[in-house]
Amino acid sequence: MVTKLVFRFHPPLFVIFTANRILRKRLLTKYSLIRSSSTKSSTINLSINRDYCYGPSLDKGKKPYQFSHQQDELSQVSSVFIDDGEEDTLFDKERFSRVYDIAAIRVPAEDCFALENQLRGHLLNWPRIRNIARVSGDEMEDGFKMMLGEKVPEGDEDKNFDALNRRIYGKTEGDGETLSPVLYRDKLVKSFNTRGFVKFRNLAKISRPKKNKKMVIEGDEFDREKRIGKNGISVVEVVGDRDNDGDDMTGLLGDEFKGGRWRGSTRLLLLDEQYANKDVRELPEAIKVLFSGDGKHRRSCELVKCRLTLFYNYWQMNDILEALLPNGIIVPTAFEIVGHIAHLNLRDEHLPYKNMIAQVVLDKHKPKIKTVVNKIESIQNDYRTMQLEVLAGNHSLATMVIENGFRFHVDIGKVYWNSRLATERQRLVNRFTNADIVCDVFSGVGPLAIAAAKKVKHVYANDLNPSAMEYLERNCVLNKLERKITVYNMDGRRFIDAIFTSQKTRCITQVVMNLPNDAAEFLDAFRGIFKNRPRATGIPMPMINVYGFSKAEDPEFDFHQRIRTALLEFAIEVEMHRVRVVAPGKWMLCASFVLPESVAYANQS
Ligand SMILES: C[S@@+](CC[C@H](N)C(=O)[O-])C[C@H]1O[C@@H](n2cnc3c(N)ncnc32)[C@H](O)[C@@H]1O
Repeated sequence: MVTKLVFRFHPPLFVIFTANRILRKRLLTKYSLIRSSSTKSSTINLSINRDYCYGPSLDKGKKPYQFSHQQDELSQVSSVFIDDGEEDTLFDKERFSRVYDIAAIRVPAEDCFALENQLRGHLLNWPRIRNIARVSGDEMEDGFKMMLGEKVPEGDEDKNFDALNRRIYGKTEGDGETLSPVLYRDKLVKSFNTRGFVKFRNLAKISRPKKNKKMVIEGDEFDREKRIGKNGISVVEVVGDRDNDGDDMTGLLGDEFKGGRWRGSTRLLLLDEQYANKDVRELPEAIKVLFSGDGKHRRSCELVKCRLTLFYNYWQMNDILEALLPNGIIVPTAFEIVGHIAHLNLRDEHLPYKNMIAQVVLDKHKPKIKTVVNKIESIQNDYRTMQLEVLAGNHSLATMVIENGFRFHVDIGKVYWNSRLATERQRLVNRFTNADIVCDVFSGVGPLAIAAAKKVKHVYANDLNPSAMEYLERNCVLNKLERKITVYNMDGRRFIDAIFTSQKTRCITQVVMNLPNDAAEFLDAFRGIFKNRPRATGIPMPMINVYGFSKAEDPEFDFHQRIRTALLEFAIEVEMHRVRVVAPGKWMLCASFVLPESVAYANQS
């Protein structure tokens, strides 16, 4: 019997191509299995119903604004952008706003946490959305609440306001004579201080102009600021609120659930999305009890309809890129971070959308990331620097990196830097002792040399790239290690010869050679380095730590062969360590071995 799996999507769920999307849908979707008996072969229809997708998604919810242009499909946005360097022209961020209808219970602020515990399991459980929301304009000072009183007998509501008016203005409507200007000013002095109202701080806030915020009052821009709110992630509004929309929630709750309005600060407890638009009778007992006759919270809880709007800032980088990139293009998710710079390695298929991708990376990693770059070509030059193109943010490629507690200034346009080697550098430093004298032949800006200098007696660091040397000198000072590092700027082979033959330098015990493409070929420089010294002096042989790449089936064997060939010595005991895979089937290795005496004292180079 053949078993066939058929996915059937209910409209309007559209077909999703990328691996990411399929995976996400799988996680979020409930499957219903229907076994079809009509055919000979047994067919299982996996029916995916969009209504069951839990959690926020760009496919769910309503768009709050109607766009004037017809290219409304998010996947088409990419083809209409104009890159003039302004971030907002790349794509319209408003297109990522989504509105969701949800139900909430409006509760007295002081009961909110107790009720949150009580309703656990029935509250909204969406990532980055708090299930307690404040009701704008519903905050009340304690003093004010006391004056109003909690329970107002029917028909007496105005009495409390009269009392309040008398306290503030000395009189209320129909109280006879107005106060004399002197008395009135005296009253004001008691009610105000230099910052505004003494008793009603919120009123004072409203009447005072905002301190540092630029007031954008023209048209749409003002509206947007107001809408998006402080965090720019989400906003909750009560719809059909009693103040705007009639007297009570009878329609929603039914007559038996009619309750009095709480006088004081309130909070919204957002209910799980499945309870949106439900009548109170359809809610679980744990919620219903709040509105029933004997409930402790009777008359102080209200069921309200809410609109939860999620903005561009809410969505994760993947959500946005999935929506922006055409179907079938894999969403780029990984990039390297060097200080404030995000370093992308985009595939050819991404290049038409590179600015848009970079903008999303920048937006989603602010403020840590300030610049987004893409590698233009693979590393080919001697200094191992990369050709980079700045795609978004500021154009500075000089940054500061913190690695294993040390600080490094680097300009990734001028010098080599690879954060992925941090663990390997630490591994090597852990093998050094405080008696070691280290020689770093290809030191770059000094990530290993500086970390080693903290531990060992002295470090001799060298690099061919003059910019790398400049940065290394700076970094020595930055880490207060300038007295323990001597810096050289010469070719590696000449440096090995100079450092081992000089009478001034100390006796080297550890050599590091991190130039994986070519370092093994520099090993011949060690042949005969001690040939002018008598063997009897008993100089300890240095430990050589050399890096290399290998694509061979047995990378260790392959690299060992290269080392033997370069040293012209076949009896070398080498300890191999696989550092990382740098490309499919290509390993970076570190070989550590004690330089054989036969090589160091050889007569011929
Ligand atoms: C792979 S990088 C390693 C830098 C450093 N060890 C690190 O981990 O960041 C290799 C370095 O070797 C330097 N280099 C390349 N050819 C060289 C040569 N012939 N002599 C000395 N240094 C060289 C490059 O400028 C580069 O900084």
